[in-house]
Amino acid sequence: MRASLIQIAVSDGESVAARRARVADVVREQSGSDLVVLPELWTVGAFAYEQFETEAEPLDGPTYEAMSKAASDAGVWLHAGSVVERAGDGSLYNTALVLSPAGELAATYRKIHRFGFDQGEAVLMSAGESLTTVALPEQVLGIATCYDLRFPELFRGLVDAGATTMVVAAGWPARRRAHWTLLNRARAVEDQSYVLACGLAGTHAGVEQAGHSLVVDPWGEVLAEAGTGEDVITVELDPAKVAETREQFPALKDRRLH
Ligand SMILES: O=C(O)CCC(=O)C(=O)O
Repeated sequence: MRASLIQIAVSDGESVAARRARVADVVREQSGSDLVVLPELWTVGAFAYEQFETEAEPLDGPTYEAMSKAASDAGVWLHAGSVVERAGDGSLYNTALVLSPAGELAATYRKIHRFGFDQGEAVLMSAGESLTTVALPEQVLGIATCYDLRFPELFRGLVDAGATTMVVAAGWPARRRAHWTLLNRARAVEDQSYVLACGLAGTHAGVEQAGHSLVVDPWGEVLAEAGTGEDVITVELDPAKVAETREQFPALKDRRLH
């Protein structure tokens, strides 16, 4: 099972339409993979708050259209990162889209933990309320977005829902890069799951992004890690390794507080 993470550099100078077309081409180049993952809000930029209103789109909007075509052209499962979703009642959500190799919308996930305390996303977006898992042929994806990474109970909920591979799409700032790496490894170890963590690169809206997307195995080993610029990392996952790890070191069975 081959997975590719596309770490996208977002700059203020590139239009959303140009970036969408460029990223669609990079997705098409990953036709040898089974699963491709993109970062959080790579269209508009995770910190480009002033553009959230103008770039908001419905679930079947331009990003879905471009990514649906790219997924079916490449014949891959595509976690297309997240978009600023405009819901039917006009409210905004930070919503991740997962597309099947036929280009169909297989799942959506509205980010539950909004970042910014009393500013930015935390006031501009509404909060999602439900967990999302996606059953692929050999594994179950558990979906999380950026700041969710700081809330281990969300990941435990995904484990309880059957997840074996956590996918974290992010736009994580460079100044907290140490937390990014540490928390992704912690989630892999404590949930005995693969973690595919795909972030943004570059600087937009004055916020330098951490890059360093990574893939962690269920024992906590980092299998691949990107640098700070735009990058693609590709790894072979062994879905059987999750069950093996959970059997050989059955800590999840010792949970008391749930
Ligand atoms: O928790 C953090 O340090 C970063 C979170 C974040 O940037 C986000 O959720 O957009």
